[in-house]
Amino acid sequence: MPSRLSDAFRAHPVHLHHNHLDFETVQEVPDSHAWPALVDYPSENLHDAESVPIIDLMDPNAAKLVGNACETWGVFQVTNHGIPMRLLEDLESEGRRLFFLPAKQKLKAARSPDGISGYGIARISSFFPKLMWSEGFTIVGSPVEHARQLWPQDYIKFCDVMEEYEKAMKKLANRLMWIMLGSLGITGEDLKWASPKGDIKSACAALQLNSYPACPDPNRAMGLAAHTDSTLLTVLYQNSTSGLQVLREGAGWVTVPPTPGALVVNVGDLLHILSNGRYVSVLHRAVVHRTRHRLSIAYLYGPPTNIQISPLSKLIDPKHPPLYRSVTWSEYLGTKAKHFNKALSSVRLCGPKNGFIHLNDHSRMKLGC
Ligand SMILES: O=C(O)CCC(=O)C(=O)O
Ligand SMILES: [Fe+2]
Repeated sequence: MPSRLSDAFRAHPVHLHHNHLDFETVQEVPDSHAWPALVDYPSENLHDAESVPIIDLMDPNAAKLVGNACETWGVFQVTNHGIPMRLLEDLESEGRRLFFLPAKQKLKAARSPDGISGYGIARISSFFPKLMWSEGFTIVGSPVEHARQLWPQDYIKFCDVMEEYEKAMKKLANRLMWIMLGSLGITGEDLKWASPKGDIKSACAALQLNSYPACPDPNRAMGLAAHTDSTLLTVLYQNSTSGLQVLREGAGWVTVPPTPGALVVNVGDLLHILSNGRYVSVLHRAVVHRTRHRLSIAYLYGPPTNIQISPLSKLIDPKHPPLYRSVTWSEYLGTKAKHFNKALSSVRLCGPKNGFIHLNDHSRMKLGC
């Protein structure tokens, strides 16, 4: 069983038709990238109560608010998270420097067919007949090799910024995970592989840089199709152009507005499993803009890839039987590579009952394709 994240991905390759569109020069959306109009879950006029919560981590009530947000939305934004503004600005400018390189240069750092790191189209593209209006760069482990292909003389700043950000993210993601678990009454005793004191050696993670070029016809293009993350949790930095939308039952697609200095946190499939369905693994997507380029950087945080993840025993009782069987992250990535948005239901033991809501039964949902 692979124990490194890069090996876990290598064990489950997804087949991508490589058709690199040069977004710089294209004047209209070609058929290869034309999606049916995005009208699947039209957003109604939302009330204030229906916007994604913004939580100040210094608020004495933060843990309660986080727990609430995870149960109702599966996503929230955090402020006062301790990541310096200077680091976020460097992150954005290095991301822009990468994606604004000529297409030919970026392709020098292309992801290999069985690899995870490097430049390329979204991994989930293989599940859709149309291509997405985005490009990505994935970092697992050291970015040096690929960065050197992009900037043979000038790769150090990029690597330093990415490495500093990953280090800061690992601490923040661990802290957030314990706030999320803490509001369910879970302590270090209940989860031996993870320590609330921040034993960050045990976690696995990837950094995913996403670029969404301005698009001549945004209603017919899809930046990143609807999906849930296979992680425990994801921390997302987005620049000042909106595009991230989350699906809220009864309300449709809700935009997560860019908020200066804030980071978006969403529950992933593995935390949904650990919480025995209490926390929603939120379905989300990215739409594109007619005139503005959008950049987002997702820190995808998970457990060691060979640890069994199952509903925590403290959350199980006769009224709340375990909803999922146990899986390792590595095995789950394989399930996801095969079943995509039906992966969670494929490891489910019993149908939603006993008051558990249906928010994670995405197999019922039309995904806009
Ligand atoms: O760009 C975004 O806002 C979403 C990115 C995302 O969902 C991902 O990288 O998994
Ligand atoms: Fe995502």
